[in-house]
Order: sequence, then structure tokens, then C-alpha cells
Amino acid sequence: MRFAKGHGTENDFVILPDPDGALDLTPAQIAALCDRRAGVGGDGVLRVVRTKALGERLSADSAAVEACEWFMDYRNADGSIAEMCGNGVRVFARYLVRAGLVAGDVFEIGTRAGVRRVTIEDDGEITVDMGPVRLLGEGGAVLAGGPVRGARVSVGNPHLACAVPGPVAEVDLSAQPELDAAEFPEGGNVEVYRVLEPGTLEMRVYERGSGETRSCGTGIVAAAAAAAATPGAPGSDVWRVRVPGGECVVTLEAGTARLRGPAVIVAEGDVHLAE
Ligand SMILES: N[C@@H](CCC[C@H](N)C(=O)O)C(=O)O
Repeated sequence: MRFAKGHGTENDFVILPDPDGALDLTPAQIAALCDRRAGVGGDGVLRVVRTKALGERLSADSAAVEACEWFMDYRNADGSIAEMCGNGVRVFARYLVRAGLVAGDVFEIGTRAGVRRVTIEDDGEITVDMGPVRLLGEGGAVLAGGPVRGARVSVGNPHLACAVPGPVAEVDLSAQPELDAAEFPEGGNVEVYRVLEPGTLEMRVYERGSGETRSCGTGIVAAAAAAAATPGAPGSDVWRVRVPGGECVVTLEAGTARLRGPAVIVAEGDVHLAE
């Protein structure tokens, strides 16, 4: 079957065009595609499917999502389903444009977290209206044996954004963080971030279902929202967020956010799906 490979700040995805919803992918097939040695390799899969062919009951804004022609069916590298992917939706948008599946520079994409409006900027970067960003209070995790506290943030999917005192490069993210099941019944993504100067922060992330990745768009938004809401911290509505794979810009606005960053298609070809 045809595939493409793309990334947004090195958060990378296998893109599967499936306009008519013919694919019924198992978690094992997703994991095989994302395997970096035996497969194409990726942090997740973006299935490009017409919303009307999705065949799935949607919870968020279902009427609005159903009005979108294209739906981003996002899966983590372990095959689990996630509501939203901020880097993925930019890469998805880039794929739609490149494949001639959308017209114009502004269009909407359906996701499990609701409709996401994307804008192709003049410089080629892509801005996504990320929808509601909800600060849900404090939460905790155990990271490499040590407790950390942070802000629980929903960006359609669940995050724990933890400010750390030193360089994020020094944080041990080699093991899956342990989250409190009462605070994160569906699991979650854990970000560690440090404000470098007002409006600029650095961040690393351990993603639910994918492990440590080089970037996470929803995590970038969560970290910016947590930093902006920290009492006594230099407030800013616009945040440059540096991650191992590059940089994105978040604009916070009345409980929502816009995320701007690059999105690149690097390859197209044929792949055999595991049985
Ligand atoms: N990398 C993504 C987030 C993907 C989903 C996440 N792992 C989850 O399970 O919630 C992003 O760029 O936002």
C-alpha cells in the first residue's frame, strides 16, 4: 500500500492515504509500521480518511467534525488511539495540500478532539487553531524514581507539564513516567520545561504510547499554557518553545491556542502491512 513519511520538528509520522476507509488497522500493524528497524519508523501513524468513511462514533463536536471532508485518524507508535496530535495535524495538512486533496490556504481537519482549522503561512509554516486549552489543577508523576509536580492540562489530550529548575537536557526521561491513575485515567503525556526568558522556554516530552519524542505539538501548547499561568512568572501570550527537534511558536488567547511550526513530507513509497 502507498505511504508517505513526514515530520514536524522531528516528531515523525507514517502517513497512510485511505480516503474510502478501507483499512482496518490493528495495533500490531501500527506498531510494525512505526518500528524503526523492521518498519518505516515513526512516532505515530496518520491515516488520511474521508470523515464520512470513518465508521467511528465521535464524541467531540461530532456535527462540526462530520462537516470536515478529511479526518486525521491518529495512532501512537504502540497502536493506541489518541484524540489529537499538534505536530501531526500540521503534517497531515501538508500532505493534503501536496496530494491536491484540499484547495486554498485555510481549511479544516476533523480530529477526535474536534475541528482544527489550519492556515498555510506565506513562509510555508503552518498555523493550527488548537481549540480549548484547559488547566485542570496540579498533578504529580514519578520520573526516574523521583516525584515531580506539574500542571494538568488538556489540549484535547491529557498532559502533565512540569517546570524543572535546570536544563531539560539533564532530566532522565529514559523510563515511562508513572502517573496517578486517578488524575490520568486514560494515561497522559509528560512534559518537562524550563523558562529561559519571558516568552521562551525549552521542553522535552515523554509521550503516552510513543515514549520520548523529539517534539510534541500538544505538549508544547500545554507547557506554554502552564508557564503563562504560573503565579509570579513573567506572563506572556506568545511563547517560543524549543524542543530537541526544533522550535514552534504558541499564541495563547482566551482559553485557546494557536500553534505555528514547520511540517515536511520527506518520502513516499509502498509498504507491506504486517499480517
Ligand atoms: N505528538 C503529538 C501527540 C500525540 C498523541 C499523544 N502521544 C497522546 O497519546 O496523547 C503532538 O504533536 O501533539
